[in-house]
Amino acid sequence: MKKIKKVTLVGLGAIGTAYGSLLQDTLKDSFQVVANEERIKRYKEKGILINNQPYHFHYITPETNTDPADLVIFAVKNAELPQAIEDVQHHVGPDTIILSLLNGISSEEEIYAAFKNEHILYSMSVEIDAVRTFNEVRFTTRGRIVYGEMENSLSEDVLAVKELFEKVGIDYEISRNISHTMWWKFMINVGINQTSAVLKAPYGVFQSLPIAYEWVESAMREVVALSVKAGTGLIEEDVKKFWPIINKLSPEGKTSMLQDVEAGRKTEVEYFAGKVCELGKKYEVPTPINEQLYKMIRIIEEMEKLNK
Ligand SMILES: NC(=O)C1=CN([C@@H]2O[C@H](COP(=O)(O)OP(=O)(O)OC[C@H]3O[C@@H](n4cnc5c(N)ncnc54)[C@H](OP(=O)(O)O)[C@@H]3O)[C@@H](O)[C@H]2O)C=CC1
Ligand SMILES: CC(C)(CO)C(=O)C(=O)O
Repeated sequence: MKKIKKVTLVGLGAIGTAYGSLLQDTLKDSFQVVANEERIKRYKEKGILINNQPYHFHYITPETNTDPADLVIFAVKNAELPQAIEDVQHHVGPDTIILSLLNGISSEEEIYAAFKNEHILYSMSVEIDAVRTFNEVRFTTRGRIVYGEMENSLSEDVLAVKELFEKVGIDYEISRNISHTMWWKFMINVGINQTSAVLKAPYGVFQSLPIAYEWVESAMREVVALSVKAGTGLIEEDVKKFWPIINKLSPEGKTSMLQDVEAGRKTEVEYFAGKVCELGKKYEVPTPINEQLYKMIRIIEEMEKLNK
């Protein structure tokens, strides 16, 4: 059976540190974090605090030659993916398993187009409430990583990742219908990430104000309508299943998109509302709520540039 001994991570932000810290605790130097000189200097000088605990990782620059890893994990933002792909070239071999924890429904295809590697599993991180402020990351729950093969098989790669996750203590779920699960997560991000970014609202606002949560659901329903056309199986009950999840998150917790807006960073709107509007045109499905969300978030991004 395939065994994962050597793991590489690219992207030491909210998601990367949440899982990277567990990998580091068990794998020690067999766990490497790819980062350029400037980032490594910053990480070493300022340190990385995860729930108040300082962490030191084994950093490696993109130029450093090394044997391929058994597993490469991507945890960058969507717009950062092309550079991250270039930066992990030395770490991806023909047998390397790849997990992309990025939100959205396009990163796995982008990675496949670059590496033509047949070991890319579809994956995502769910029910995590990690918040990053500069070099500090805090979370009350790491949630879990849901992953699987497109043809839903319990392949050797799926089992090797399962064994690793059990060894290092990462909660996981193997999806037996990963295209449905990917779209379900996409629907959630389209709903909560975008409305929270526009309203500047942490989860507590949606937990206590029905009018705010209704807006989330109406944006999500446009994804359900697209899913019917795309054949990925979302139904109205999938919308309802998000309520118990959001209710469990810390009221102070913030979506990754709200964190981007507050930090003045570019958001992932192109991969959420942008994608919804693109698919809406393709399938001739009206997407008025996402069209407005797209405009509002793009304006917020442009206003940020004016302030710089
Ligand atoms: N935060 C959350 O709760 C959740 C986020 N997600 C998804 O996970 C993905 C990652 O999000 P999140 O962790 O919040 O993002 P962050 O912005 O917190 O982290 C991304 C990190 O990647 C680093 N990075 C970018 N490019 C490179 C590169 N080429 N080499 C090395 N490091 C790089 C950035 O470094 P630097 O800061 O130096 O640029 C940053 O530390 C996104 O797609 C997001 O939607 C999914 C579930 C929940
Ligand atoms: C589901 C949610 C909102 C939190 O895990 C997320 O994926 C994000 O913040 O990007």
